Amino acid sequence: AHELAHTGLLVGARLITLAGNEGYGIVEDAALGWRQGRLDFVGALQDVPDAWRSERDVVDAQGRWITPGLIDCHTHAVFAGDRASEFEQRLQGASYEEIARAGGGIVSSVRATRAASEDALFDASLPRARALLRDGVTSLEIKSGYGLDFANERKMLRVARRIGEVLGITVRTTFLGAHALPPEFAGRADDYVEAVCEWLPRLQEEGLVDAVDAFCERIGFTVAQTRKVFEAARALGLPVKLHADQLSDGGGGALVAEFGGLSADHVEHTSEAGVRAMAAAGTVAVLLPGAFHVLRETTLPPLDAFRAHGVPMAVATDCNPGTSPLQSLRLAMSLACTHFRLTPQEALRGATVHAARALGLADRGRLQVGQRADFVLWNMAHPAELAYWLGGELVEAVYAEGRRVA
Ligand SMILES: O=C(O)CC[C@@H]1NC(=O)NC1=O
Ligand SMILES: [Fe+3]
Repeated sequence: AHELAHTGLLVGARLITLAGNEGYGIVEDAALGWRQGRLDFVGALQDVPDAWRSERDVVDAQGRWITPGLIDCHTHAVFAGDRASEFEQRLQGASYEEIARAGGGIVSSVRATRAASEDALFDASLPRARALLRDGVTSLEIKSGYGLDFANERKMLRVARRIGEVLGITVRTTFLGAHALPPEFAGRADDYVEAVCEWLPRLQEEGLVDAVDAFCERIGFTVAQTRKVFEAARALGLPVKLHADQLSDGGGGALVAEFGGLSADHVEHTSEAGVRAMAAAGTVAVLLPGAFHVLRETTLPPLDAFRAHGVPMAVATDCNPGTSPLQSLRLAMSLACTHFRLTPQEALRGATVHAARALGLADRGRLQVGQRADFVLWNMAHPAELAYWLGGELVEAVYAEGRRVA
């Protein structure tokens, strides 16, 4: 009965619906019904319409907690090689910026990713996406940004699409050509940005781009260069997001807001003015505590300002080989609580409702009629355990569009 088709009924559940703007939205002794992969009943078992009584595909959750499928709205999960040696260097005192300026960092992952065939890149990346899925993720954003030329950026985005097809989950792709300056453009950042803007329509033409991102930072691209990339995205009707104010206040938060962007990510150094601009534009703050933790950062994002101005806070893994080799969204939730003092409920909303908004997806993130039947059965006694346990096997089963995928 577990291998459900797109239509089915789940009973004996304790639902964490995340209805409304706060609270867990708990429904005890509950049921979920779905048809063609969309929820069309969410509520108490006693209220299940008679039409469902004859349903054959029924799963008994045996009193388990059910949440919406988790949504990881910021990952660089497609790459070749690893940067474990840099991890050792940093433990001996080298800074992330020093390593980048010495030719390591992102560019070293670029060399490995360029050298990998599309199949080898897929084989190297699939296990990371599968680890996230097995920990409850049913929607995953994957960025390019380790190719840094047309053919290799295209290769990365094709691999990202293939991962979603193979795992049966949603993959949203983000073009991050403006991630770092490749060696062949050394000293010619403006020329490189021109090239990035030329690749974008060709990649969109192949259906490979859902959003556009850039790394706006001292060791990345300037506001002016980022603006050029955003203008190219806007001309194609593509939404934007940004690696913003991660290591310094570069005005990234305000820049994304100016373009009505989906999200500003990292945002450790975003100013009060940037927060206000994000609030006015409805831009989501994506918190990436994995990078904060691994880089041993000390400047917290402006959490009280986000709360005071009503800026939704998402939580994501930033799964990448350099600053956040993190393959569990639940662990990111735990780090968001411990380092950033989010409540477990805020962390769960950050990995569902607000993460959906950071991806511009209105059809998921809550257990609500009309939304995708993406949900997870958890082995736990209290919802706070989702952020409480560091690791562990909490997942009983994962469903995407009503079909079991893990
Ligand atoms: O180090 C890497 O490979 C990516 C790091 C990642 N990219 C970025 O712009 N900021 C980050 O933390
Ligand atoms: Fe990132």
